[in-house]
Amino acid sequence: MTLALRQLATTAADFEAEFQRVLHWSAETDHAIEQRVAEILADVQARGDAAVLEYTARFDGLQADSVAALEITRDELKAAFDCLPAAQRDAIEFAARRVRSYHERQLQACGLSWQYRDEDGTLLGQKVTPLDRVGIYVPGGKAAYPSSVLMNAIPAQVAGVGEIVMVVPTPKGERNALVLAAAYVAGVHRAFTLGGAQAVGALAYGTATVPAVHKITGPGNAYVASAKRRVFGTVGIDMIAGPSEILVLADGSTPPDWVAMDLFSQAEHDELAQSILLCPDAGYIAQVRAEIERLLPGMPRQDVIRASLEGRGALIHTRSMEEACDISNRIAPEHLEVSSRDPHRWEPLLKHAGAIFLGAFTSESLGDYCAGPNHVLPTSGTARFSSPLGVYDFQKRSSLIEVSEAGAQVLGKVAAELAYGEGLQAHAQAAEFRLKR
Ligand SMILES: NC(=O)c1ccc[n+]([C@@H]2O[C@H](COP(=O)([O-])OP(=O)(O)OC[C@H]3O[C@@H](n4cnc5c(N)ncnc54)[C@H](O)[C@@H]3O)[C@@H](O)[C@H]2O)c1
Ligand SMILES: N[C@H](CO)Cc1c[nH]c[nH+]1
Ligand SMILES: [Zn+2]
Repeated sequence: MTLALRQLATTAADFEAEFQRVLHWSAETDHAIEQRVAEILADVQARGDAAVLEYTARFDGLQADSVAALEITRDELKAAFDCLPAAQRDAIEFAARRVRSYHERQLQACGLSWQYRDEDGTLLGQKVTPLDRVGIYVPGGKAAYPSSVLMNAIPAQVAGVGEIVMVVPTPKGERNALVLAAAYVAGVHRAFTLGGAQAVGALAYGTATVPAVHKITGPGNAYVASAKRRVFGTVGIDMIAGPSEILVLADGSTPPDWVAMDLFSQAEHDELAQSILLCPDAGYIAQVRAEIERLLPGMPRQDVIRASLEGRGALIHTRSMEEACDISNRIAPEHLEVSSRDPHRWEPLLKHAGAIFLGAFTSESLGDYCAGPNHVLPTSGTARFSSPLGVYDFQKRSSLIEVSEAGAQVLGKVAAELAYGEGLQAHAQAAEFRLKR
């Protein structure tokens, strides 16, 4: 069966309209989901553990007498790790080491306190402190994601978070050994087999058994996304991560089957995932298309890949690589592969993307697992204004000010002047009382 994969050319008269159709898919608010999530959250807030147990039985098919019975102990996490085949243990530890080392550098580069003294000896600075307790949501409804455990828990651990509480749904009670093992390696303190809006509600409001956290991070389906949006304010959240996206910007020098498989790699996540190729070489686009047709029937998740490519994918023939960079900036994809012989020529032109993968050997999937940078990234064009999950998401900043006596003379006059201008006499006099008379 041929694939109804959109092919667009930027020279075509109707390009802009077609392009908008590709772009302007949005996660339309599904009112049924919104309503259900609002009800679940209100119920969890009101009835705590009892509500959490009922929803876990209803949506995950997991019956338990108490929420305490859904907690996985550190000993169980360790046992899961110890029982893994050596190759899987080594892979988790290798990935964890690289993710940790990347985030440790991030901490050094932008996560430390700093201060200085001005010419009057006044001390000014920023004090960075880790969050006391965070909740990490690890998706588990349709597939298990041990890599997402590492990507959430390790930056939290590197930031120095006091307590990391993981929730992961286990449909019908089936626990994934790799998820548990990753939680052990990544230093998760407490773990519960809970998912969906009820897990988000339990973390946000706290129950008799699940501790209330200060921030919830991690990806999830529409129920999780809606719940995170609703509890924002009561707790912090990292972002609302939508379906996965990949945009490959190709100059035609990478083997076309590599590019075809990279497009599949994100399409296989979800029917709503988006895979786009931008290339100035029409002949190369035809080769990639042929590889897509050839490889698709051999893919276990070919139905999902097909739905994603047909619904949201596109192969776009641009006039030049420069134009491809412009279009990529408009899309602001979650993952951007610069599949070029000369990636550093194009990188300076690329402004908006969650993660930029340079060169033919940098398959996006390496970033999903073990390159080191975080795989929780802004989607749906939000890379225009937001960043990957990082150590900074698990920290907060306080300003530090220590005014010297000399500084109080200078600042006091200015502050009083401005305070009288605002009609705030107490502010003005608090500054003036410290002036030498
Ligand atoms: N951006 C990333 O880094 C990243 C990483 C991994 C996964 N993901 C994405 O996360 C998502 C995971 O989704 P998932 O469904 O597999 O797992 P999930 O854990 O997000 O959702 C499962 C939960 O959804 C709830 N739910 C399901 N049907 C419901 C219903 N009818 N009513 C109320 N609640 C219901 C249940 O409580 C269940 O526990 C996928 O879209 C995947 O692509 C993203
Ligand atoms: N590509 C996903 C983020 O968009 C992350 C992931 C986990 N496992 C495989 N991939
Ligand atoms: Zn992926």
